[in-house]
Amino acid sequence: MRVEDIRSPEQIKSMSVKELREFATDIREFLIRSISQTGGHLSSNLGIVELTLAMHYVFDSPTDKMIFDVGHQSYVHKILTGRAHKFATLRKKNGLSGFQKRKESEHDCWEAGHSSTSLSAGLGMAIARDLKGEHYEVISVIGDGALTGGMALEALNDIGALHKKMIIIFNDNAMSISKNHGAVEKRITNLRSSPLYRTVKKDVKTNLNHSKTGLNVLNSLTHIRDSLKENLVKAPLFKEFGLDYLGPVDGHDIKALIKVLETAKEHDGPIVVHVVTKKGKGYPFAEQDKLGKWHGVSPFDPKTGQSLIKLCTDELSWSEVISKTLIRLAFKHPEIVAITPAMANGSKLLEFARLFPDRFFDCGIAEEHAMTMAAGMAQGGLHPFLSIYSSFLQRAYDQINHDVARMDLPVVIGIDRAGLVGDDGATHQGVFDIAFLRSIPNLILSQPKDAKEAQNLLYTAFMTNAPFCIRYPRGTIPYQKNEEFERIKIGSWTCHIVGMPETILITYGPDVDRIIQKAKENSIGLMVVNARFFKPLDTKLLDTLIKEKLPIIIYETDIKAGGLSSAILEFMSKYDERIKIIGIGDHFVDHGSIRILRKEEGIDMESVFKELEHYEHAPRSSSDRSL
Ligand SMILES: Cc1ncc(C[n+]2csc(CCOP(=O)(O)OP(=O)(O)O)c2C)c(N)n1
Ligand SMILES: CC(=O)[C@@H](O)[C@H](O)COP(=O)(O)O
Ligand SMILES: [Mg+2]
Repeated sequence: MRVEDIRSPEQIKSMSVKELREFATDIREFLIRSISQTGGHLSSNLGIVELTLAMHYVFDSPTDKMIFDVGHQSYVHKILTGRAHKFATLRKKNGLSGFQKRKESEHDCWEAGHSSTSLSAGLGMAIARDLKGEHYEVISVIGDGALTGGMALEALNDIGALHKKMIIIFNDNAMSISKNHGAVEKRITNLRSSPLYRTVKKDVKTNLNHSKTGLNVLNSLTHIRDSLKENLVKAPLFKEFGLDYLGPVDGHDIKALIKVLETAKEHDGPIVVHVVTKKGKGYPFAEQDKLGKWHGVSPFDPKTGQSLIKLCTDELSWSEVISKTLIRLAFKHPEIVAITPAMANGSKLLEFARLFPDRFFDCGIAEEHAMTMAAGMAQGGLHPFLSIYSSFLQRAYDQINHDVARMDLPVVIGIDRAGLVGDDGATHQGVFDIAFLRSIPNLILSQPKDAKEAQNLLYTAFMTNAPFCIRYPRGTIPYQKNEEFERIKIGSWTCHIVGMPETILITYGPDVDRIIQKAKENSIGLMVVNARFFKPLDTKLLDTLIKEKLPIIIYETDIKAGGLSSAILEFMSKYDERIKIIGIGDHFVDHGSIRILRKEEGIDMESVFKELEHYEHAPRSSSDRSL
């Protein structure tokens, strides 16, 4: 059967192990051919081909629920559930999503994009199933990278306590996007190589090899099960959470996988199946990659592995501009350190890591921890740079508020992939950070319009003793190294006049120069304001602009609600006497009785009625009276 022709997972259930192996080879060829044309997540999918085949062979989707953590490795699941013929549309408008997507297929019971949600989601479904008296399997597939995320560890804690029947397939390829880090990884390494488990593995293999093919595998597994059961309690890491464990199993041996999954299916309560896979399996460039360059790829030539996207030679990605500048500053300032929550390659921090190995920290997929650790480093006298994608920063909202901003600690936060990111879709669009950060006291929140301003803003951030966020988008910009750094006045905007302005346009980021250019080309009189700080605003300039009595357009490339326009409109309300906003100002509120605090903050009844008194004596317009 051609990969493109598969319409249902039922079609693989009649295949022999030999046919499944051949089909795995076809799927790999299909993935390489297809992703080389569209771009997408290559390595993780190449690594999970046999495992996904075995899952669909043993379980019955969509009745049984399959949850792929992050979802970037769900391409084979998509193929087996009848979506191969749509792969040319992968990550394109109205095409296939790069992750599991409920509206795409009944086989996608869950959606993600952010890491480490699969165990909580699986437990939730298992609870729902049991309370409703229903019968199906819940299978969460989680990678060793995703297992470093706090949510996954929180879920294990609860799964061990509630003891619901669910299967956790631990897809262990010793890689996050790049090499996996942390104590969990070390513990797994021990687990993989422990003599006990090697013996069990050999035992499993020997027995499986002697057993018959087909579904009647359980009898032949009795010996293995007994030997595994003896060792279940001794499996480190998972044992601590009270979870039973099977493995490790060779994740490219379909026969062994089918049998171990059959065993797990029979098991009562939660069980971990440890599957060892090779990221990038079957494509040498991807297999050898330790830096994560083949994790997510743009279109490439499958023969040479060369990218088909040609970059302008004088352009660099925004991340590279920031990291080059960081390196320059780090040479002069030994207190500068860099942190990434598992995104060293995407954030372009590999060169920093090479130059300053002792000052570089990849803390795993742990945005919350990364933020609080940065706060601790700042408290200890370092000046950390935490690079974090805008959408993943959502995870660290409490930490940026509670630990960094509240203590007013000098952490520089590089908010990468700010704005629309395109291909990855709804889970990854970095469009909320202005709105969710703007309300946090003490934070400085900025975005450069070009590479020159990016370098100066980063310099300014390190010259400032306060939490300082610089956001920058995906994509590239013309780059020239600034010979000298210039310190930018915090909260200052710039104005650019084209012709005789008839309108004021306030915007930010790379669109500032694009607008100026287009206005010039079309001889449009315009005052373009580069609002390079969202917090604090340039209130002096705003006062001047408002007096110009020209129409004002606020052009945002992020979510409108709560963003720059909200900030400006809040400020402008002071020009309309009929509107008075009462609320807590831009600061943290210390302890005290609620009564005293409300009085101090001007949010008690007395303050409200004082305002009303003021309005009672104010002259009213006729339109007011008609109300
Ligand atoms: C909260 C969050 N942080 C970071 C990422 C980026 N990210 C996507 S996949 C991935 C690595 C996952 O590693 P693993 O779970 O081992 O899967 P593998 O790719 O090795 O199969 C990372 C860091 C993310 N999706 N979500
Ligand atoms: C699945 C995931 O979260 C990452 O792999 C993400 O797709 C990386 O995005 P960039 O390609 O912008 O680095
Ligand atoms: Mg992994």
